[in-house]
Amino acid sequence: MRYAVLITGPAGAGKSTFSTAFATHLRMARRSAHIVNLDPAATGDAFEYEPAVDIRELITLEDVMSEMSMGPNGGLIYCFEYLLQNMDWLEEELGGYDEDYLIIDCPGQIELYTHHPFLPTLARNLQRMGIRTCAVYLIDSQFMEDRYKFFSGVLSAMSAMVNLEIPWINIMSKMDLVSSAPSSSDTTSDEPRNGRRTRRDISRYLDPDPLLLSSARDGGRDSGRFHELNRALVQLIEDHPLVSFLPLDLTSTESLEVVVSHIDFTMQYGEDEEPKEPNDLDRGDFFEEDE
Ligand SMILES: Nc1nc2c(ncn2[C@@H]2O[C@H](COP(=O)(O)OP(=O)(O)OP(=O)(O)O)[C@@H](O)[C@H]2O)c(=O)[nH]1
Ligand SMILES: [Mg+2]
Repeated sequence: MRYAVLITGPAGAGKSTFSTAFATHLRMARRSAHIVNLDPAATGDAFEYEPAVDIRELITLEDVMSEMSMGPNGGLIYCFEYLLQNMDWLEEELGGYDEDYLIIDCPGQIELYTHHPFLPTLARNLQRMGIRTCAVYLIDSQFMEDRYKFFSGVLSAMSAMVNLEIPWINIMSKMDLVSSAPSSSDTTSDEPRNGRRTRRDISRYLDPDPLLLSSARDGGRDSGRFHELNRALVQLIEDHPLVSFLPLDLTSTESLEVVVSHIDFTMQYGEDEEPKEPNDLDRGDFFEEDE
């Protein structure tokens, strides 16, 4: 069985950094992991590991921009459309990896997640190749600083999610940048005190509490039609309680382990391995030499 994890999310969310840490973690656990780079604009030394498969061998943004005289954004869209038309290239490249975990580092163009058929088409193709696939969507913990920014992150995660027919995990990345102060003055206030957030504040974001939005008073912004819009968003998020975030702090092995085990569970990793006969288990290793 082959497994693939699509690492998605907006620009700069930490996708490539997480992909590398994830691959290192799996390798340390003696599991075979390979990075697949699907960012045609990635710079040469973006990866600690040589990606096993690299879209830049098929097409690079630089070439598209110079040969098709396109700007960077149109050029990127052109690259993805080119990839979608050349799925046999990807299939061939992935052909050699059996029994492996493929970590697919996706580019950060938000268009790809909101209204371009890139991700759903890619996911369908991976499944057709018999690869068990799931996706993670990273948003930067700095989004928690401003609830409007945060809810726009929640909505972009939701809009990416509704178009995909594969299991999905949302991750709040860069949690090392958030200081949590488990202070005794844990109140209902949502505002960071002295720039520090309490654990309670953080959990309201990881498991989005739509009341954060409806209770927001932000000068003149929170009036009239804006208020109506907020109410509609609160309703939407309440109706879709699936949008919650798993915190990821790469400075903590334990945090990374929790995230990896969620991904394993979501993909039912290892469930197809030969079930052990009760006999084998009973005999353990002691009798191996007699056989
Ligand atoms: N403090 C902290 N910084 C991080 C973490 N992960 C990534 N960064 C930084 O955030 C920036 C962006 O990280 P990348 O991994 O390149 O993000 P990306 O999502 O791959 O970015 P694009 O591919 O450009 O969309 C870099 O400067 C990283 O060093 C993290 O867990 N903690
Ligand atoms: Mg990247």
